[in-house]
Amino acid sequence: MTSSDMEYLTIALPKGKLFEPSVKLLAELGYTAEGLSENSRKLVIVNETKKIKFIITKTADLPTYVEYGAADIGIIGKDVLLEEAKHVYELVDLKFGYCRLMVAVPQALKQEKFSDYAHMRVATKYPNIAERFFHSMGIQVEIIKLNGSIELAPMVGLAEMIVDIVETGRTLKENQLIEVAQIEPATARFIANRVSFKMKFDRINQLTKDLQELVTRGGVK
Ligand SMILES: Nc1ncnc2c1ncn2[C@@H]1O[C@H](COP(=O)(O)OP(=O)(O)OP(=O)(O)O)[C@@H](O)[C@H]1O
Ligand SMILES: O=P(O)(O)OC[C@H]1O[C@H](OP(=O)(O)OP(=O)(O)O)[C@H](O)[C@@H]1O
Repeated sequence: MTSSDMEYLTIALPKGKLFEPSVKLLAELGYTAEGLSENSRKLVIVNETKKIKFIITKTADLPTYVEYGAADIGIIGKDVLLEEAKHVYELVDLKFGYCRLMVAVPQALKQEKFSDYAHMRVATKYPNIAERFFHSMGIQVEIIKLNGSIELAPMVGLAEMIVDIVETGRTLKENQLIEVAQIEPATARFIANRVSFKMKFDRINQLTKDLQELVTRGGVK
């Protein structure tokens, strides 16, 4: 780490659904920067007074920035952490961004036993999670990696099943899919680079404690 790296605390935030609640949570603890908003196109935003640098990443790439130390800390969904399986410390469950990973199929393809799904094609944005899940069930399937609109795949015959996240259940319902297995629930997590955690222990440990306390009090109202 250079002395300039040591001077700043670099915080990675993901674009998308978790951005706004993450900014609000950090702002509550005084971690702010002018121009840090969803509408900005800037990818690095610095608060010189507080020596904080925010970097804005694509959701799936965030753990990579933290693993390599391009960011000291970050906020990301547990679903992405499970999929990317990077070597980072997971410090606080921030309790927002709740969703769950599950398996769904069109009503017409629902099977009696889970083992009857063997050899089907599974469309997903989470190929590693899907692979691990079906492997743990002792079922061999073909995983097809997609980048979004996963529910479309069974409707057009690309796959028979999907592994995706569900929040309200509305997308499943509107596309005539039913959940047939739960994999894991997911919420936003506060993570840290392993070297940064030691080198910038005081700052990261303080923020960890403050976040934990804020979450225990019920988060940002
Ligand atoms: N209904 C939901 N849909 C998607 N993500 C949700 C939902 N509820 C909570 N989340 C959480 O928000 C995170 C970010 O979701 P978002 O849709 O912004 O992802 P993304 O991969 O950046 O999307 P895109 O591929 O459209 O850029 C998810 O990884 C998950 O942890
Ligand atoms: O249960 P619901 O409340 O309907 O939410 C779940 C949907 O939201 C996510 O998609 P997203 O909006 O992120 O778009 P994507 O398909 O492009 O990833 C997810 O992949 C589901 O499609």
